[in-house]
Amino acid sequence: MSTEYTELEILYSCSFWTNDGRSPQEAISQFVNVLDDCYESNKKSIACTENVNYGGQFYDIWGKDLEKSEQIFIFIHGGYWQEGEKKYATSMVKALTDHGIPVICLGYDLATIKPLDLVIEQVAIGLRFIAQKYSSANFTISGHSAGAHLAVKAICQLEDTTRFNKLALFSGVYQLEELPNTYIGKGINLTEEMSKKTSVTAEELKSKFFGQILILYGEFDSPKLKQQSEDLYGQIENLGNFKCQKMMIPNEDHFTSIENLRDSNSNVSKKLLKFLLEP
Ligand SMILES: N[C@@H](CC(=O)c1ccccc1NC=O)C(=O)O
Repeated sequence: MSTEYTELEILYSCSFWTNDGRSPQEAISQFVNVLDDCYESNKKSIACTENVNYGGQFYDIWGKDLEKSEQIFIFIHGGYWQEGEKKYATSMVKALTDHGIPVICLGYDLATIKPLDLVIEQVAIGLRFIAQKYSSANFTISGHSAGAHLAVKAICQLEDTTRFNKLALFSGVYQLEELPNTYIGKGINLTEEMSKKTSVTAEELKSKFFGQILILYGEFDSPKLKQQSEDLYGQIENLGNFKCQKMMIPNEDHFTSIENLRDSNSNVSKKLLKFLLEP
């Protein structure tokens, strides 16, 4: 383990925690390679409209019969708001489009070029745009890691969330107050004030969102992220009238849980499909 990192930074560093002892570098390179392969093979077999413009950014939409779709899945990639791209967010596309659910992979400006609250606002602009464009659909908003955070915060910015009826959150980070003095926070100039403003509260979610929530994390996810998922679930559960479930996915880490969405028979895919297909 590198001595360049503080104890707190290590607890938040997803790639330091793996299910098979592979190194942080190996975890990241495996993730990038698997997701690259997914993207290339999806491109060969699944209809896709790439780079639809919204609010200064772009999304890709995978699947057919988009206008007639009753349900569309929107996925927001992770990378601690400073790395990643929508191309690395297509592992679930095959399983979902096989079940007739189109997938939107939403790109967004990284918080290295604008403050995090404006990134959240941009994602909210994307959600409004998509709701207007696919007017017969309901939506599941989903995200991984920092993308799960953006999913929750963006939905809280919407005026009308009626058609956004499911949230599927993979290994999210929801409380940002500890991040300003870490390499993660410094990478996006996260001030104390911004970290407070952009942290998730169960109360704001409850005041805006009325659907079902699935909170997932890997058995080998980083300790801080596991705790944050448990805490969010606990807070929501205490609020009562929410349909919220959580699942610790056995044997998976922060990266393999997303990689294994490419296999429709994996635990994580089966759980996601059940959540999407049940009323
Ligand atoms: N520098 C981070 C990268 C990371 O956490 C990450 C990379 C890709 C997708 C999601 C990630 N985590 C949260 O957004 C790490 O290696 O721990």
